[in-house]
Amino acid sequence: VREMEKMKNKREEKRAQMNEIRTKQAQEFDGSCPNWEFAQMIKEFRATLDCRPISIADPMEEHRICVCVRKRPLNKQELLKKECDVITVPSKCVLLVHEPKHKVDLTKYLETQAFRFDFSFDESSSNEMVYRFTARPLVETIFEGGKATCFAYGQTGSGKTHTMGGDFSGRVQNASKGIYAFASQDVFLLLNQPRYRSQNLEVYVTFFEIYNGKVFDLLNKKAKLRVLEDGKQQVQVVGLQEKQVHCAEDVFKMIEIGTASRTSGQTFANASSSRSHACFQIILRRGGKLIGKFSLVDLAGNERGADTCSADRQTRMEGAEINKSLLALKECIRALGQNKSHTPFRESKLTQVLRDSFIGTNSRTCMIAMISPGMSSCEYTLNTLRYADRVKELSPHSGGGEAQNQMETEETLTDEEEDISPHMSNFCEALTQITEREEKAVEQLRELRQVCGRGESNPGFYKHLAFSEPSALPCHSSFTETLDALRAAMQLEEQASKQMSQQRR
Ligand SMILES: Nc1ncnc2c1ncn2[C@@H]1O[C@H](COP(=O)(O)OP(=O)(O)OP(=O)(O)O)[C@@H](O)[C@H]1O
Repeated sequence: VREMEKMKNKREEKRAQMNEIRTKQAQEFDGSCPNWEFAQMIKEFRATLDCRPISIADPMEEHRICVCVRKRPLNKQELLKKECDVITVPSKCVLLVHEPKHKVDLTKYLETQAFRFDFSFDESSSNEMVYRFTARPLVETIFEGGKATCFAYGQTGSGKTHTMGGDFSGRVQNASKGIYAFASQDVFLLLNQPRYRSQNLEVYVTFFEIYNGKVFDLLNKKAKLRVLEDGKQQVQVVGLQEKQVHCAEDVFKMIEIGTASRTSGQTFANASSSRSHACFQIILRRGGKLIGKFSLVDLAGNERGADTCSADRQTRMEGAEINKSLLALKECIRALGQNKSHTPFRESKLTQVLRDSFIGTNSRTCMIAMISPGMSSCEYTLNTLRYADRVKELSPHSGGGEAQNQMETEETLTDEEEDISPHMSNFCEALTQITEREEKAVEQLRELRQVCGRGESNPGFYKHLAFSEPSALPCHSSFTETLDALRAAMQLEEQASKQMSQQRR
């Protein structure tokens, strides 16, 4: 008993010591910050890094598909709440997320995940800097008869509109400080260069919004437009007004008109803008004939796609539509990156309207993934980064334009190829296919669940359905199609594991 008491006393002494150390640390740090322990861990981690953020002197690299990430600074509310900044940008291509975690005994620890993109911008990067490395290299494409597209992707409030359209003070927008405006300025600069001056090019702009699968003209009092596809698979937005512009100032006016139309009738600044995709296009024509088109898209908040469980039917439908369009967008960019002959553009209105951006050898795309730095946004931030990572995964030369980088990539590839036997590479390919098919099938089923008003939320339920008697399944043609896809995915999975066990033997 005495021994036990001794041990108990010792333990209590140790606990008191620990508490004392913690209080001291809290006083040294900012104890009023609710997550000061995590904040301190992140601070200590950062102290070990030699951070070299992107600078204006860094070389610009040519990518057919460029995927970048931008971290915004903590905003006023986050600062008031003493939110902890969980994002570190140590170099021009790398971004770290310090995810707060708890062990079983409730000890706090950080799980730091690293992501690599073509460029990563920290909170000190201006819109000009982001533009210089992302959309600017694409401007010349439209003078060479190509299509360029730049997407701003991310959670609501992560800075998409700020980056694309310029900053707002209240409802007034400074349209000259966003990517729409910078790109237009460069179009006029190039237009006046001797090389293009004699080509009699005319510049037009359009500005429209896609909300819940419907298209509205922001330069024509939000008129509802129809999207039609002709026999040659050419997609037309019927009635979309193209306004001719003669200088950058004309464009700024159009941006302001369009943005005012987009935000009119809203109670909050982000009320419906976060649920719709806005597309601003700069079009070059000669004698009416289309020469090139630059589409700049401010996408709907990606977390809105998760609104599929909301009690409100309208919100659920909006969520499903956003989900579908972002999924289709990813697939279309991947198809462009892989030079696939088939582009799944019909899957959503967004990809349908932007169809010509995903085809042809002279199409270039850039995606800027925007992230909020606060700890409370960590999960959404990771979702955004994973999406961007998937888009980048298949861009053939992502992450390296410099000769040395290319050499490094080639070396690693050869090493990897030597390591992977043909069986193994087949297996890896099959696994990627399975993941893709499963992802798509589960998405489609989630939508169908809403339509049918039944179902459970876990994918196991769908697998169970896949093996049910056909008569037990709902009589919905796309439902059965989806299940067929799921069955095919599972057969592939089976084949792949058989191959794997043969390989092991
Ligand atoms: N890089 C930045 N520097 C300073 N402030 C920023 C930055 N990015 C965003 N902000 C500010 O954060 C707020 C939210 O940004 P913004 O409206 O652009 O988000 P969003 O992603 O477009 O949201 P939504 O999807 O709802 O339209 C704005 O007040 C904006 O001024």
